[in-house]
Amino acid sequence: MIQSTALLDPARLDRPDSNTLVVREPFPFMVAHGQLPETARADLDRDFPRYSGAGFFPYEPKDCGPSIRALVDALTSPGFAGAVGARLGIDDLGRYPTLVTICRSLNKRHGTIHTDSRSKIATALLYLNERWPDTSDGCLRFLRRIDSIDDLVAPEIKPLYGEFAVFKRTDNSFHGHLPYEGERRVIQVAWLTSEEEKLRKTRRGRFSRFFKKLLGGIDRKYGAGRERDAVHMD
Ligand SMILES: O=C(O)CCC(=O)C(=O)O
Ligand SMILES: [Fe+2]
Repeated sequence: MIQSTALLDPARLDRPDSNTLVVREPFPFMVAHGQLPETARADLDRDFPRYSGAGFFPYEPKDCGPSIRALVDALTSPGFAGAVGARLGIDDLGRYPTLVTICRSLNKRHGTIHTDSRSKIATALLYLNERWPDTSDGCLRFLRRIDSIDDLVAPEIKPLYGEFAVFKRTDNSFHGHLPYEGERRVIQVAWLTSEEEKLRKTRRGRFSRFFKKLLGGIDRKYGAGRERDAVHMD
C-alpha cells in the first residue's frame, strides 16, 4: 500500500508532542515518542518478521513485508543518520556502515546490563508493540552504573509503537531492562566502525539464529533464573 505519510521523518523529532529528550551526560542519548505514523500501524504489524526463536536476528529483506523493508531503508538512510548524529554530537553518522537486527520476542535472559560493543558508534531502537502490560518488565532503561538496573538516567521507555531511543556507544553507555518473556517487537540499527565488523557480526548473528532454533528451549530455561542486576559483555 502506498503511504501518504513518510514512515520516518527527522522533522518529527522536533515536534512538541514527540517530547524529545536529548541528554549528553553521563553519555549522549535521545528519546522521542510518536516517531511512526498512525496510518502505518496495520501494515507494519502485518509485515513484521515471524522468527521462530527469541532475541535479535540479522535483518533479511525476505523475512519481512514491504512496509518493514521501507522502514529499514528509512532508518538506515544517511539523511536520518545525520539528523540523529547531530543530536548526539556525532559528526556525519551516515558515513558508517549499518547493521540492522530485529526482535519479535524475548526470553528472560535478555536485557542484562551492558554498554554495546566497541564496534558500534551508535545504536538506535525503534519499538513496535501495540500494547504493553502495566509493568516495568521489558522497558528500556539508560543507566548510570553497570551494577544497578535501578539507577536510571532518564525515565524508562515502554516499548510501544513509535517509541524511539538512540545513544552513542561509550564505555559507560549502560542500558538494559528487567526480565520479560513474550512478544516484544523492536528494530535495532547499529552504526558500525567498519565493514569488517559488519561482516563478522552478520555471520555471528546468522549462526546464532540457527543455534537458537535448535536450542531455544534450553536458552529459555537457562534465562529464567537470571538476576535482576545481571550484566553481559559486548
Ligand atoms: O531491546 C532493547 O530494548 C535493547 C536491546 C539491546 O540493548 C541490545 O540488543 O544490545
Ligand atoms: Fe544494547
